[in-house]
Amino acid sequence: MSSEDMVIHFSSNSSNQSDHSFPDKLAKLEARLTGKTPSSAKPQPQQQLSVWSSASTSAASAPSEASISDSDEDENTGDFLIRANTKKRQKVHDFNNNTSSVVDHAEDSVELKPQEAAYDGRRNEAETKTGLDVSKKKQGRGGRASSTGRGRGSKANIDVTKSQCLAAPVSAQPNVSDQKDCRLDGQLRNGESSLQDDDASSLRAKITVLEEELCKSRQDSSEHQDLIRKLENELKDLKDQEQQGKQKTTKVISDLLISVSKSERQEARTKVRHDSLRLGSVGVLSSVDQLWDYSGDFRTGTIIAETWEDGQMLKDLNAQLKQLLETKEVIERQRKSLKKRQNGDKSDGTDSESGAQEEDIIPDEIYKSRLASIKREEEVVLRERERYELEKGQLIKEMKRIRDEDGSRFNHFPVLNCRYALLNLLGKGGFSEVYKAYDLVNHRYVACKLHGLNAQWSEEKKQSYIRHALREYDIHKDLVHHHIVRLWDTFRTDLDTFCTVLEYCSGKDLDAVLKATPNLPEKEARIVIVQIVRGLVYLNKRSQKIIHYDLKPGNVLFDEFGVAKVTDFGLSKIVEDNTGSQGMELTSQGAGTYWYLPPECFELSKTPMISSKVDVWSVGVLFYQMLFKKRPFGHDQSQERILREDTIIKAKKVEFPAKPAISNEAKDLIRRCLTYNQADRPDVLTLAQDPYLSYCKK
Ligand SMILES: Nc1ncnc2c1ncn2[C@@H]1O[C@H](COP(=O)(O)OP(=O)(O)OP(=O)(O)O)[C@@H](O)[C@H]1O
Repeated sequence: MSSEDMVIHFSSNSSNQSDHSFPDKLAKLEARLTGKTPSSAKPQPQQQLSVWSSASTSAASAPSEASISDSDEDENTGDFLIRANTKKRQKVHDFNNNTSSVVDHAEDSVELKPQEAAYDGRRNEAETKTGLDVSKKKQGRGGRASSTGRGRGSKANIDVTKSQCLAAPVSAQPNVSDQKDCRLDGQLRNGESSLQDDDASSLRAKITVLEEELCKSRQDSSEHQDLIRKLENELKDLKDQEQQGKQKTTKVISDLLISVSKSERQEARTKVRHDSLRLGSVGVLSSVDQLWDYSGDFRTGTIIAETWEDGQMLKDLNAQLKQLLETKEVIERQRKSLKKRQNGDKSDGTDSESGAQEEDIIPDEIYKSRLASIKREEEVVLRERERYELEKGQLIKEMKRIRDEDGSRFNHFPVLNCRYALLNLLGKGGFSEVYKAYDLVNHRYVACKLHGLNAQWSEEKKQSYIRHALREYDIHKDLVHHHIVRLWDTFRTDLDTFCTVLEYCSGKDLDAVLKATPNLPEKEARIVIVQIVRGLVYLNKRSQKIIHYDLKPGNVLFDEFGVAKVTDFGLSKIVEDNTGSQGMELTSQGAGTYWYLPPECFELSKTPMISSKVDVWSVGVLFYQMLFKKRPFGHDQSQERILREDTIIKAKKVEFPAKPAISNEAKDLIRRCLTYNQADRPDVLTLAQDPYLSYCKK
């Protein structure tokens, strides 16, 4: 047995009977050497046993050369021991020389981890001896702590042995004591070696298990990878399908919308043709009107001023009127001659008083009754003529819209910004075209306002327009209120055009309502004003207050439920925080629609100071116009004439027509709004407190 074998043996046998008596053996050896009786036959203290108590039982059960020698030792003499050890003398000698390194190695092995190369040669042998199955290997793993503990215990023992071996003189014929020491040393090494073998096999088992686990994990992982790849592919397919589905849905929706819009276009044109026959048609269109533009310059706008050819309806109505007039004249003539005749008869004195009276009265009553009936018929025809004028106005507007639509470069149903499917033109303003559109992302109708820059404009003018539009967008985009049209989006379509996307208001604007209605009943006008004032209150309660500055019927829209909403913030002013009670300076004097602006906006001697009171004046004009179907100041005047004749500067007092009759509260509200002196006029928040605008029950 080599010294290493001895160490292994020592370690592996540490749990069997002979190992438990190892201190005994030491005692016996000492006794033999000193000639005393050994006292080690007694049971050993528990503490000493505990050092080995965790050793592997499998190793203990393996037969070994050393264990035979040990079991013999109890009964035999020292001669046997000497004999037995003589066989290994040379190795012991070598061992003595190498003790230090071997023990060091053992220390390393136990303290750190087994150096596999050193154990390789013994691995198979140990496996054969121990016959470990997998479960035992697993136990070995579990016994790691005890193994380590054992290693520490071994180290302590080895240290002792090492010092003993080193202290012994090395000679060719070692004495008995030397042999004993070396045998002891060998046993220790044997035990240690056995311990290391045990650790090694346990570690190998552990490695095998880990390798198996690793292999399984790798297999699992590759299965998972496959699954992930499969799922990723499925997800991609689904996404592709979804995308294709979306594209198909979008296409179907677009196609439907386009076909509906096309038939609407066709219907509109048919109706115009049909109405034209009845109402009349437009001849040459040529009208030039001068307006202030946003940069403060005059611009020429094409306002419809057409040569109108009357349709059949007006001709019929006029013929009816003529007929009625002629009939009326005939009857009046008849009546006159009757009177003449009656007066002549009276002067003759031929008729009896009572008979003459009846004969005179009845024909006259017939004529009078006929004349009254003609008057009623006349009134009906005149009302018809009035209706005709309204229809004619609508027809002209529709004709203009169709003409603008036909001339628009956006009339071929383009999808803007990959999202907004343009449908039909709603109308054309001074600088923009407004299309009804469908938002293919949020699936709702919107109004797309396309601001086109005129290619003929100078670069400076283009920049000024863009600045103006961006300013409007900046103001409008943050406004979220029930009575303010929402601005959803803005983008550029090409170099010369950009688009603002607005909440779609399917109802008419107030301008169209007023044109289509003779005048609004006070109740209806009042609720419209209440809504506008609510929108204005919102603008004045924000941290950044806003003056709308362009309130007019065309900028009040109605949604499908008839809710009134204020729009167009193109001329709006942001009231700076440091603005005093005097108001802010009006820097864009001249802009706006003059019928609706207060006197301070026309101040020429100094820079006008304005506030939310501008909008209060406009509210007064709007209310008046809704009730009386005309504006209070300069109704029949053009913008230019209002300016030239100082119409608004002279608008000191508002007059009310006798008809239709309206309440005094309504008149008072209008008077307050149209207070000439700005300082005396209520601001928006004060106006909102007016009892007339409140629906609270008292
Ligand atoms: N959000 C909207 N929803 C429905 N229709 C709208 C919307 N905005 C504008 N319109 C309609 O589009 C038409 C043109 O509007 P726009 O504001 O450009 O005209 P305008 O106010 O007459 O012109 P300008 O901007 O030069 O004052 C009008 O008939 C208006 O009623």
